[in-house]
Amino acid sequence: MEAIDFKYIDEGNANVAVAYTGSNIVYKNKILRIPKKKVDMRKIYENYTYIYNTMLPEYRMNLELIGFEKDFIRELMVKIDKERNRNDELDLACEEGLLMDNLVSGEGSNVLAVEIKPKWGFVPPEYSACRFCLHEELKARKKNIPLGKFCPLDLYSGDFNRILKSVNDLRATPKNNLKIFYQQENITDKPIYIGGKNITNLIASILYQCPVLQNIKHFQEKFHDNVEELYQLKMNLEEHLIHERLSNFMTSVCLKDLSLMISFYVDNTNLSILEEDNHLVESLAKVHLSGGEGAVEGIPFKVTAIDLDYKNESKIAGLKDLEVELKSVCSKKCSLQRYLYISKERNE
Ligand SMILES: O=P(O)(O)O[C@@H]1[C@@H](OP(=O)(O)O)[C@H](OP(=O)(O)O)[C@H](O)[C@H](OP(=O)(O)O)[C@H]1OP(=O)(O)O
Ligand SMILES: Nc1ncnc2c1ncn2[C@@H]1O[C@H](COP(=O)(O)OP(=O)(O)OP(=O)(O)O)[C@@H](O)[C@H]1O
Repeated sequence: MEAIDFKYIDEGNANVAVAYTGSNIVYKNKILRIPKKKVDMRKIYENYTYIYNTMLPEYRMNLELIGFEKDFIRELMVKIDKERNRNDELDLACEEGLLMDNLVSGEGSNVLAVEIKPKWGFVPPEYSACRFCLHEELKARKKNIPLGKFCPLDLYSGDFNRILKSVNDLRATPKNNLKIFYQQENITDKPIYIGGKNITNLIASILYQCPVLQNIKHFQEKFHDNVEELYQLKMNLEEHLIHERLSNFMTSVCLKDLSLMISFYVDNTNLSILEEDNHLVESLAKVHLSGGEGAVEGIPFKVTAIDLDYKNESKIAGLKDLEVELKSVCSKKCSLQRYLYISKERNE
């Protein structure tokens, strides 16, 4: 495995993803996901398999732990340096990463991949508004940045028009909740039509008809816990007494931060990436579904859950502090029109 055979795809706070472009059949159509800091890779691998096996079996990808030869990371850093737009360095001592299916590329067809980070699908009793929107409001106030339009409660609502609205909102203000790739290049800000239909319509139609978001929401809620209470118990009790509660809560934290990749297998005759939007009127598209795979208006697609990293229990103190801050956002007069949904959601 040579660093020269890898192409930079993207990265988050914790990991960099690079795609294999060489000719070794073992790595063909694979992505290497490399942690930036020292982590327990086996625990991360086990968390992916635990979630795939027990919660999201239909949205899994192939995955294996892989060891790096000495100097591989150093050579890779040089190779991808110009394409990265972050200043943090990779961990040169990193010995292991995850080798996974490349969801933004395919064999025999072109891949258009839509990545959505859906966040929290429900409002827990400790909050009086959408937790994501409160956090948006807090970030906007602290950093003096504009609010995004996206509200996850629309995305998870199960109502086609609200799902479509949320996907359009994501298109308008994608932030880190939406990315679109075509042939491994990021094209998030381009108008995109497949088979004459706006990509937002196809995404909304899939998410309306595929139960993936309802599955995620179900387990987020099932394993959710009151973080302030959990923090107090953690401080005052022996940890083994609340081991199961803590571990369930960390699973919920992971499910509130995962992403979905919808990979469309398109050909040049049914794809147009435009320079300007032509505002077609949209309606529900025809979806045939079998597990996490299917076809929308005849175009094959696959839905995969990614970013299922194990979340460390040491996060609890920070999450408790954040919750206290978010509750203070709740109590102040807030500009969010999506507050209006809360009472409706609660009464449903
Ligand atoms: O707490 P949140 O909801 O802000 O989520 C964090 C994410 O921020 P977001 O609000 O999605 O921009 C945050 O995303 P970004 O790095 O901002 O893209 C991380 O995913 C973070 O996880 P970790 O600390 O790297 O394990 C996420 O932290 P945890 O999910 O581990 O709490
Ligand atoms: N299997 C895959 N196929 C194609 N691209 C991928 C794959 N896995 C990850 N990526 C790309 O790499 C990016 C970074 O990966 P990931 O989201 O897992 O990193 P992260 O650092 O954990 O993110 P965050 O900061 O949200 O926690 C993803 O946003 C996605 O664009």
